[in-house]
Amino acid sequence: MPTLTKLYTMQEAAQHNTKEDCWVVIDGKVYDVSTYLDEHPGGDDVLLATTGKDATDEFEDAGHSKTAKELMENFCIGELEEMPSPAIPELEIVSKNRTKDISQKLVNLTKQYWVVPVAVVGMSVVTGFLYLRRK
Ligand code: HEM
Repeated sequence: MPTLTKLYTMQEAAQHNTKEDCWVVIDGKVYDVSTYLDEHPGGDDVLLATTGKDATDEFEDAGHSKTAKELMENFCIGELEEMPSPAIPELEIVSKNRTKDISQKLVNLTKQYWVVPVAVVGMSVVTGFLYLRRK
């Protein structure tokens, strides 16, 4: 039978940051450790210090035993909700910059090669002048 997993945002989990009401997020799962704070061998302060952020690294760094990992399942209340990827806004910024780059390059080229159109116009004027004089 499928089980329903409750989803929480990090913002929601971060609000539970007191000794009476403490949630920690480890490896995408949300744990309510309020009743375990006083019993935690690592102390309650370390747990309270990790509220509002992903505590996976801190949990792994402490080198928890298999028993600790089994015990933590008792406190699991749900999972962390995936946030939408920021990839699309980033792409927009890149494309805007690219358009800017191209127009800037055109301006630079025009500045660099202004002699070419001036020479063409000059030669046309001289040719026209000579042509008219021959008539
Ligand atoms: C539901 C979450 C957690 C449970 C059930 C839990 C449980 C335990 C247990 C049973 C121990 C004793 C050693 C062992 O068996 O590995 C322990 C030690 C420890 N824990 Fe946790 N822990 C949790 C989360 C955390 C987090 C998030 C941190 C770090 C921010 C942390 C830091 C520590 C430290 C530093 C020790 C070592 C204490 C010592 O050896 O002096 N724990 N924990």
